[in-house]
Amino acid sequence: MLRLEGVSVRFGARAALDAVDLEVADHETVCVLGPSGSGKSTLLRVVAGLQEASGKVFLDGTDQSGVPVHRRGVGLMFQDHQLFPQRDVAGNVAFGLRMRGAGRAEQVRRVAELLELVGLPGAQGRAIAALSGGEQQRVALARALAPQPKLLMLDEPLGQLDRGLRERLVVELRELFGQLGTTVLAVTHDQGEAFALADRVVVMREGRVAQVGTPLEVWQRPASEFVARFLGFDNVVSATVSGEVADTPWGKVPVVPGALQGECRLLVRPAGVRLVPVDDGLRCTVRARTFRGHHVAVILEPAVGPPLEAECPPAEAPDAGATVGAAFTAGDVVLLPPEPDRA
Ligand SMILES: Nc1ncnc2c1ncn2[C@@H]1O[C@H](COP(=O)(O)OP(=O)(O)OP(=O)(O)O)[C@@H](O)[C@H]1O
Repeated sequence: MLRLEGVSVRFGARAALDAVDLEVADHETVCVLGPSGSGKSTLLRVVAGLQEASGKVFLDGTDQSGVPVHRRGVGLMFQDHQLFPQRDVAGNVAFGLRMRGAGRAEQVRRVAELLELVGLPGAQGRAIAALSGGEQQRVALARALAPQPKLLMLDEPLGQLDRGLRERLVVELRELFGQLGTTVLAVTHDQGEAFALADRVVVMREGRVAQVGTPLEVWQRPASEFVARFLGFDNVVSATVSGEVADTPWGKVPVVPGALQGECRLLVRPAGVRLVPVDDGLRCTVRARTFRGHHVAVILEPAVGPPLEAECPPAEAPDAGATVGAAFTAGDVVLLPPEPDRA
């Protein structure tokens, strides 16, 4: 459905996008994830035709060079909704249909259908200002879907909503896109949102693609230290692997059979740090605990090496100040390639 080949955008000396290749299949939801300034919005703007770029953009196999925004058949929904405050809900949802020259009866029918779809049946006559943030988000979505775009693009679609609402809407959006068979390219800096919504995620770093994969692949096997840290994994140290053991500042850490040998960076996911009796592991003092719902994140200060985060069931989390042992599970140890020189 969408293919980018060597797309670059420069603002002065700075590359906002640097030779980006990307494919989005029909009916697929792809989320672009990355820190602020990594080029996510620029990528969407290039696909929409709002930003000049070198390289090629193909939609449905057709080169989009010189094709203006309104002929690309893409739907756009931005963070701040950009609804027309002076029009009612129906007037907003019908906007793209009017632009396409749809007749009055078709507009009325489609608006009713779409409002039903996004969970706002009968809201046609309501004023935009009288809607909650979540309701406005639904109206913006209905408006973007109304012209049946080939590709729907969402820029921080749930950005301003509170967490509970976001979590609910992510589930609804995923169901809705599945039901409609919509192809979606979404941008977010929130990894939870991206992982819940996407079939595949693209992690961006300084205008380049740092990793592409299913949420599970990226979560289980971050391709680099950058991706690992972006996902919130901070248990990363230098290591030397020999056989099924890595030598690290925390002592010996087991690795899976067949692991690459020699020097590397090594990540232990917090789930792979087990708390054991002091004499059975690396001696640590519990520095802090943070309740995360289904688990507690425990920050340990080891006798040797940098701080270590462990994940514990709430009932088993030790108190701050306690002395515990830490042991490592090979299945949660990830060997990361050395960071490429980006100078
Ligand atoms: N019109 C512009 N003129 C100059 N520089 C720009 C322009 N638009 C974007 N940039 C720069 O390009 C880089 C990428 O910006 P972009 O908005 O794509 O990042 P982003 O990943 O979407 O960030 P955020 O998450 O903060 O929205 C940034 O360094 C930004 O400052």
